[in-house]
Amino acid sequence: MIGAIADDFTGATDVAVALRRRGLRTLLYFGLPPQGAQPPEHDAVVIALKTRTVHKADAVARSLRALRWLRAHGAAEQVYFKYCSTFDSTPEGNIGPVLDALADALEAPIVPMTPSSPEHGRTQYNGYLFVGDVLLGESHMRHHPLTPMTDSYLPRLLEAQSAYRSGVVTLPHVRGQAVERRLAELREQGVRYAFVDALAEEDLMTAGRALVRAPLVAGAAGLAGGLAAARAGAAGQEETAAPEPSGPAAVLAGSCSSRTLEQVQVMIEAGRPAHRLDALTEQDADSLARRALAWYDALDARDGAPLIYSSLEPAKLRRVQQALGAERSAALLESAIGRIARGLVERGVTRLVTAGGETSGAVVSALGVPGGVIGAEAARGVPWIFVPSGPALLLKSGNFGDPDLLLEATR
Ligand SMILES: Nc1ncnc2c1ncn2[C@@H]1O[C@H](COP(=O)(O)OP(=O)(O)OP(=O)(O)O)[C@@H](O)[C@H]1O
Ligand SMILES: O=C(O)[C@@H](O)C(=O)CO
Repeated sequence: MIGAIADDFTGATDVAVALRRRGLRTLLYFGLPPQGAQPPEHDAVVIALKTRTVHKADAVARSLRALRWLRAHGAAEQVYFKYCSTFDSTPEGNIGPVLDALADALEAPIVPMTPSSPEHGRTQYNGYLFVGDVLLGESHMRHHPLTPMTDSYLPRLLEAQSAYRSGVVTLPHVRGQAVERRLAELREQGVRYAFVDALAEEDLMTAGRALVRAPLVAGAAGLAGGLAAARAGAAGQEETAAPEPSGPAAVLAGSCSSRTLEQVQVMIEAGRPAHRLDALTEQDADSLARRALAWYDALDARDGAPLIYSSLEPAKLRRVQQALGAERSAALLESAIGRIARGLVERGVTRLVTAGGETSGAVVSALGVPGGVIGAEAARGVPWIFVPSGPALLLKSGNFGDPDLLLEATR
């Protein structure tokens, strides 16, 4: 049984659908599962945490609690720590501190990992992470509001956050079926974290087959898919038909990633009602939320599903952050968006689309949703989540989906 711990909510849905696609019956929990939960039959459990940008001691404590739950429920035969395919982390962590704690707790001698996710244009070569055809540190990720990424060499990024050394399993090792041999070599050299090069899905499948017995593996959803395929049978199983939701829809966008900015623009250009949350003019979450909900109440349903967003392009974002501080402005907007989500659900919204991992975490927490069942994918890695009571949720990673995803998902 695979037990996955994800450091944000969109990442959790991404890894849950990667496991499910390969035929593993996968449960998704937002936060620690409720006491006394009687889970249905399953092959994998994903616990979504919001630990990417919290204080590192808090991130470690929450991740260890999730590990204890997985162990107590027989779901820790192999643990997968899901971090972002763009290695989103602050200089303090939290990928390193969380991995150190999980690796120690599981007594994992070496932890193989890769953020490579070729289907989303993330690839790892010689330990360097590429986003499309540029290095991570030269990609749009250098402008991220909370986790700007300016370096691209993964071992250096992780060593700066961790007590242990990092190394690389290069592409010739992967393609020469020598992953296990290379891991043994790295172990002898005192390396604990091994970044596995992968340029294509097939590399992740090869790595997955070589790593099925590793107690702790980490990375983006791609390698989890490789492990799931190795468990489910060589080519994996075809996914079963998944349900699609219906009813009144709304989009809440807090991601400032370049793809979300395009998706927001497409919605606006299509004539959808759009309301921007302006942290500079209103610095109180309750007032921001009340104003947005009053705007929503005045809408004509015939205009289509609305968009409420705080997403800003880098130069404007910098101005807000300089005026209010990055953490404070993010917390203000996340709190406002959480309140707005509650208000929209009270007003009958049954399909809620959120853009951004932190933003999605804020919405799910505000709605008090314990977890859900994975439905159809609106885009690769972006499935609808059906929750026990409440709206169907589409938690979209900042950079995922075609430019018309937000528009099309809310038709
Ligand atoms: N106008 C703004 N000013 C300051 N901060 C903002 C603004 N709009 C959004 N933010 C903050 O930026 C952060 C964006 O992070 P979020 O995780 O939601 O998106 P993302 O990183 O693009 O998505 P993902 O993690 O899925 O890749 C949030 O904390 C959000 O509140
Ligand atoms: O890996 C990714 O890019 C996403 O699943 C993610 O973590 C978004 O926050």
